Amino acid sequence: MSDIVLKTENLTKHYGGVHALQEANFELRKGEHVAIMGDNGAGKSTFVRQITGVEQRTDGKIWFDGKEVNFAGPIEAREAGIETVFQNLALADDLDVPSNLFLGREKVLFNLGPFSILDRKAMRKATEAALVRTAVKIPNLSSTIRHMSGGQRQCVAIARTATFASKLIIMDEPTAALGVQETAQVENIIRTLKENGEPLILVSHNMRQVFDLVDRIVVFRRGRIVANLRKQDTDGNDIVAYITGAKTGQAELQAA
Ligand SMILES: Nc1ncnc2c1ncn2[C@@H]1O[C@H](COP(=O)(O)OP(=O)(O)OP(=O)(O)O)[C@@H](O)[C@H]1O
Repeated sequence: MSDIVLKTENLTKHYGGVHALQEANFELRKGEHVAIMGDNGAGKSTFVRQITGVEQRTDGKIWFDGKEVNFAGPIEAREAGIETVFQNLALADDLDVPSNLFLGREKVLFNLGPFSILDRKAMRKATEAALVRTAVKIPNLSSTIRHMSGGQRQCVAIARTATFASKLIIMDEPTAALGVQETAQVENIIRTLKENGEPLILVSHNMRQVFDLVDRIVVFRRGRIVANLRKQDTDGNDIVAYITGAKTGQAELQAA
């Protein structure tokens, strides 16, 4: 049990009559990179929203870092060490890179009533360290996010997840909107996270990317986990068969 970072037991979410997530049993171990795959509407993002505290589950249990958790909101999940990179990035367009990395967690030198003087030097130093740690290359830290490409913005978002010693990084389709080169850059960061032993959940539709980057693939279909396979025990055709329902998994068979 001790090397398990995240575990869910019968995790379930209903939106009225929509059974978006049904009794999902999932485990992630230390240093492991796991992909979540599935067709549109299969329940992948719903799963992520339950474990990151964005929504409250209908049923089931979640353990994180050795404790059972009931996050009241995403800030509690983040404080516990879960960092999430969503498709729609929460970056501030008019701020530079260090300010974005420290958004909401600025290092303060002085508090003068309602005003605070930020420790820009410390923030810049920590930013440089985070970029080295994640192998992210940003040519000019002082440029505002507005002037960056989609790939650079995504890299800043990912560097942010690695700045605060997160215990788990979740990326929900991090390259969906990126070009070839930008995708390659984000994938390099993911490889660096793997080398650093940082566990990751990667939601992706990209089969090549998944087989390149992760150790294990979990397939969702109609709200249920229908496959949980080590990369070396499967291939693209097999995964597609689970995604489309041509092949049925244990969870689905049990439910039938
Ligand atoms: N807030 C909501 N209210 C009602 N139904 C919802 C809500 N959010 C998701 N759903 C439904 O739950 C199901 C699972 O949706 P979810 O977004 O988790 O799928 P997904 O696998 O992430 O799909 P995609 O790859 O398209 O992002 C879908 O049928 C979706 O329409």
